[in-house]
Amino acid sequence: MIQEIIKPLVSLGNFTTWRVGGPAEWLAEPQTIDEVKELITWSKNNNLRCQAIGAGSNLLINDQILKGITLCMKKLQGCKINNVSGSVIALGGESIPVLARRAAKAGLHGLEWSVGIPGTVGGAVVMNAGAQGNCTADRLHSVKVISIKEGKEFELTKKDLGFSYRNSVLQNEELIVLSARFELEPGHDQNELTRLTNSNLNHRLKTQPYNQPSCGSVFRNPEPLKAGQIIEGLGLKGFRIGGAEISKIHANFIVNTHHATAKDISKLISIVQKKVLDVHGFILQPEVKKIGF
Ligand SMILES: Cc1cc2nc3c(=O)[nH]c(=O)nc-3n(C[C@H](O)[C@H](O)[C@H](O)COP(=O)(O)OP(=O)(O)OC[C@H]3O[C@@H](n4cnc5c(N)ncnc54)[C@H](O)[C@@H]3O)c2cc1C
Ligand SMILES: NC(=O)C1=CN([C@@H]2O[C@H](COP(=O)(O)OP(=O)(O)OC[C@H]3O[C@@H](n4cnc5c(N)ncnc54)[C@H](OP(=O)(O)O)[C@@H]3O)[C@@H](O)[C@H]2O)C=CC1
Ligand SMILES: C=C(O[C@H]1[C@H](O)[C@@H](CO)O[C@H](OP(=O)(O)OP(=O)(O)OC[C@H]2O[C@@H](n3ccc(=O)[nH]c3=O)[C@H](O)[C@@H]2O)[C@@H]1NC(C)=O)C(=O)O
Repeated sequence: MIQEIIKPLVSLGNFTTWRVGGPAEWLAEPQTIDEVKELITWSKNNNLRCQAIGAGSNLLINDQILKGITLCMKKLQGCKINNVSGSVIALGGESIPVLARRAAKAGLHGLEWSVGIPGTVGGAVVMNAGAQGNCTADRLHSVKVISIKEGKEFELTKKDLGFSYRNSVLQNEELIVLSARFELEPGHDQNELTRLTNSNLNHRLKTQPYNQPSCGSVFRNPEPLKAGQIIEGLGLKGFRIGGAEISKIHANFIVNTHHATAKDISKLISIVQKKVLDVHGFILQPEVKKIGF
């Protein structure tokens, strides 16, 4: 019975890395593709909005009740790795760092950059997550998705996904990523790949506030400029609203120092945007996705 995994009024603060968010009217954590399908049918039958989240590592969820049913995809886990061809098929909720480490152990090169990104495969595809000059699209072959409106499953290839910097067409579609296929490079030395993943992570630990709740970079970089550099230049490091603070380590991170609310974070985002507009004449575009506003 699908009803058994549908829970009322679950705090979404426990489902985001910012530790912020009000209760979901309904929340479910599907573990299989069949459960995802049944949940979509349930939401349609009950005339409820249905939306998917991954590990909540790029989300600002409002403090009020989030209407409808939220599907947290983190438990839809599993992957098949072909050491010889380099083909990797992972379910949408598989953790990106876990997948990257598994691929490295199988001697497959191509995901070492992603080990510090605390998201899921689905979230990485939707966001086209990236680091150190790489991005998810680079090694992606195709995804299997299901439409929330019709409950229909189909495949989209990389060229259908309209990838650009931290962007894909999936950000504007009512589709859930069920799985993704990556084509990695086989035959690499696994010790060297593991050394690279660890060195990438160590670099992050030095440059980003990893031990405080955050959503990573709040704003996209207005290339060729860097949002962190601009915000630091305005003297905003350490500036706070309520429990939300512009990180003293990296100015493009907002950290939750003490019971921050979505309202605190939203206000801080607006203040930064206004100061940047006043001084530099352009609006910094948020990377973080807002839900329930
Ligand atoms: C400490 C830290 C470091 C970070 N470093 C980086 C970095 O270096 N590079 C980078 O790009 N990002 C980084 N991020 C941001 C974040 O981890 C990425 O954007 C990540 O890809 C989000 O994945 P997620 O599963 O958490 O998605 P969520 O934040 O849960 O969701 C993001 C968007 O994807 C949608 N979504 C999620 N899963 C699915 C699915 N299965 N089907 C359909 N839609 C879905 C959601 O609705 C939402 O619109 C960092 C975050 C933190 C906290
Ligand atoms: N600032 C923030 O808001 C947040 C930051 N983070 C950071 O993001 C990064 C990714 O987090 P997360 O998604 O939890 O994934 P992690 O990379 O921490 O863990 C994923 C998997 O990798 C294994 N692992 C971790 N480090 C090593 C290592 N040195 N050698 C071998 N295996 C290892 C873990 O094993 P095991 O379980 O045995 O440790 C786990 O199975 C982490 O650095 C984490 O600290 C995460 C969440 C929020
Ligand atoms: C964390 C994220 O991704 C990160 C990704 O991890 C890193 C590493 O590749 O590169 C991007 O950050 P970034 O451009 O801020 O990279 P960094 O190398 O930290 O900084 C760029 C430049 O800005 C300067 N900088 C940074 C922070 C700061 O407070 N002050 C400052 O002057 C740095 O000295 C450096 O010269 C991604 N951010 C964006 C918006 O593209 C994310 O998207 O959530």
